[in-house]
Amino acid sequence: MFRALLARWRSSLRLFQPAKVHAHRAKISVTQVAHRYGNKVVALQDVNLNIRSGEFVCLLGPSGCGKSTLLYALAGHVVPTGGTVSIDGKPIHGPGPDRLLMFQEAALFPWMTVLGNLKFALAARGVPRAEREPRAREFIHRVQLSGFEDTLPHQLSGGMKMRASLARALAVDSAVLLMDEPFGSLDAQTRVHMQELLQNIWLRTSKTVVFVTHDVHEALMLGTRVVLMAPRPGRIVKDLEVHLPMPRSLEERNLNEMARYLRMLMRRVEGPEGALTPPRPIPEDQVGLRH
Ligand SMILES: Nc1ncnc2c1ncn2[C@@H]1O[C@H](COP(=O)(O)OP(=O)(O)OP(=O)(O)O)[C@@H](O)[C@H]1O
Repeated sequence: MFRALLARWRSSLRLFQPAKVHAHRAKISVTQVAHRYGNKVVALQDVNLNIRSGEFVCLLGPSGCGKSTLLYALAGHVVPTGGTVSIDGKPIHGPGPDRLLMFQEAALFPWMTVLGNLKFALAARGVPRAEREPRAREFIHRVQLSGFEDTLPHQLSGGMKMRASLARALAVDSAVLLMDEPFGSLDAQTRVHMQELLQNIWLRTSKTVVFVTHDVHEALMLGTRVVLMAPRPGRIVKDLEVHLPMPRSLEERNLNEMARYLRMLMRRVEGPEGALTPPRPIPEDQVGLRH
């Protein structure tokens, strides 16, 4: 019984591979990044991460492990107190049009219609006037909001607002999309629908996406890579490529086995022992298989 269980664990882990991305080919390169807030909290320590163009990387981890701080450092909204973040080999010193940050709140202008919100974002990005409306309408269509172009945000449901926000993020066409738990406030059904929508669009556009979540299933449904972080200090403890075909299903056995593995790692890093150990990666063969 134990042997059979062990064999199943091992075969499911084969679908997980430690990520190997060379810095010189990376779209995003994070080198020795550290961040200490004014209150002395060490939000990030010794963070190294290279992300290839077109990858969908999920930053996963318990509350307070520095996921958002790392995402904001990629966006240029947080200037790390140590280390470097580079895009296409060039160190960044602030926000730029090559990156777009999307939050949990839809953050639409309440006095503008859905179409107006998109056109405004396109204007702010310097898109010529004649191109704004057709492009805005195309992306409203892609997120299945056709018919709601002239609707004000307060007349939309939470899921619809988030779809409008996603349409706006995609329409401005930044090479890198940075998403901070964008579906965290949605009900379970709407959340799954949004995940499918995002994945469909990502499969067509091959944007580089960095997506923060503390939901293991969400990370596995979406990510080509899952980067697990631990708190106190915030650091990366695992970096795994997920070799499962897309679209994925929550019913898939392999996905559920991986979810169990990741949940077990999460429990370890959340626990007092994991939280107190110095930053070091957890060796693949010492994690998961003993339980
Ligand atoms: N502006 C700030 N000033 C001081 N400390 C901060 C600030 N923002 C975050 N922190 C602290 O830095 C650490 C990392 O926070 P961060 O928000 O990056 O984690 P997180 O993994 O995104 O958490 P969550 O999942 O709860 O959003 C936490 O201990 C948090 O309290």
